[in-house]
Amino acid sequence: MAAGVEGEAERVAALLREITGEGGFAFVASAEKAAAGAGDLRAAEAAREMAWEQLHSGPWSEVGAAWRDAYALACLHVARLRAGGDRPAALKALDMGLIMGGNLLRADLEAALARISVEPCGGREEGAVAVDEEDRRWREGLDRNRDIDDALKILPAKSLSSKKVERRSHISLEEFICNYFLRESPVIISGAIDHWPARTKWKDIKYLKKIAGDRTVPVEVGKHYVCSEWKQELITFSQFLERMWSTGCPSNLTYLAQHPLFEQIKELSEDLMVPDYCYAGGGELQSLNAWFGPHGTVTPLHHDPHHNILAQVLGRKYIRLYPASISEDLYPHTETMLSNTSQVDLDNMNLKEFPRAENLEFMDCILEEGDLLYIPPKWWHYVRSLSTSFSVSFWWRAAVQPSGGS
Ligand SMILES: O=C(O)CCC(=O)C(=O)O
Ligand SMILES: [Fe+2]
Repeated sequence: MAAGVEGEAERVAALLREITGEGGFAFVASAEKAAAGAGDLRAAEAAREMAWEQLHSGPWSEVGAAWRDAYALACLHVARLRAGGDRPAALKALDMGLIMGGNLLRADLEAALARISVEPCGGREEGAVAVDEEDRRWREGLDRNRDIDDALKILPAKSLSSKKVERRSHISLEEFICNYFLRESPVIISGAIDHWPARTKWKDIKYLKKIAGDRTVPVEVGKHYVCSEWKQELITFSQFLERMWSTGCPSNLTYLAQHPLFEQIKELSEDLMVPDYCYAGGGELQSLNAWFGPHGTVTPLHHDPHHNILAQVLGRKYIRLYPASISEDLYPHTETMLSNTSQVDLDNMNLKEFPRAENLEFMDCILEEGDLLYIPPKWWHYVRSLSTSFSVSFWWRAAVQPSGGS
């Protein structure tokens, strides 16, 4: 049994038996050295490196599940051997294990995190702004209004057939099902999440920093994910907030996007609740994702396979929706990876190249703080933040599929 690792001896032993093939023997030898006696940190780091290489050896879908668990095991070893002297490195190892590792040792990673998270690192980022100044910038970011006009100006060609998404206040589940879910018709529902602790707690930057400041999170950097200079990085939540204060150019825009943050940081998940509307169709919640960023983040026009309730917890966003039925006129990318994304750039529309995209029927809205937006499956959506914004998406698959759009 790996000494000091909380995983059941048998689970770990079975995992190590599974790690065969190329690189397997060296990994097992290093993992065992890391686990033995006083534990060998260099061996733990070497094992982590070997597993990391395996995770990046081909498309994610082809990475063997055992190597993901092996990566988590190596992260646990590194964290245990680092915990005394280098707490930030230990914390980062555990977060990386949660983000990139498999499920086998998830409970062990969480238990180790719970122990280590008790005292904060406290170290401020180099060049970090003073607490009061940070607070001021945070509030300013949230209150920002002027981009609403800009966004509406940038977005072209007011189509004759454009209309506003219908806005309702806290309707019953029954009404949601009959009038929107079954008809596959978008709707904004206000007043349904006023009771979430997140609505007040997350307004306080000190609270967010206390809970998540030292945690490593994946972020997207660049104008948006279709741009060539776009990249992903892993940084601490505090570093992410620092970038939010510094008013960078669009190529440096940093967006904590489509990340299951609430599975990673359990305390934050206690601040929200799954809206009842997500039980429409008797289905199953597929994923709960955080979308947190400064004003000016753009998620380009795309569609997703699931029903979606997008909850606007902080700030506001401009959202444009096109029905699923007009997909061909939005010129989806042809590569498989981007086939749910339109080639039409709504911020810079090229009508010569994409003539059918002109004058298409769409709906749009400004999603205000405290609103929920229902986006039916396969509906195209473009999203631009108009202030610092924190949204949470709830995707679910219905057991009963609606019969068709209205
Ligand atoms: O808020 C965003 O930037 C995009 C949200 C989105 O695409 C979704 O919830 O599916
Ligand atoms: Fe989406």
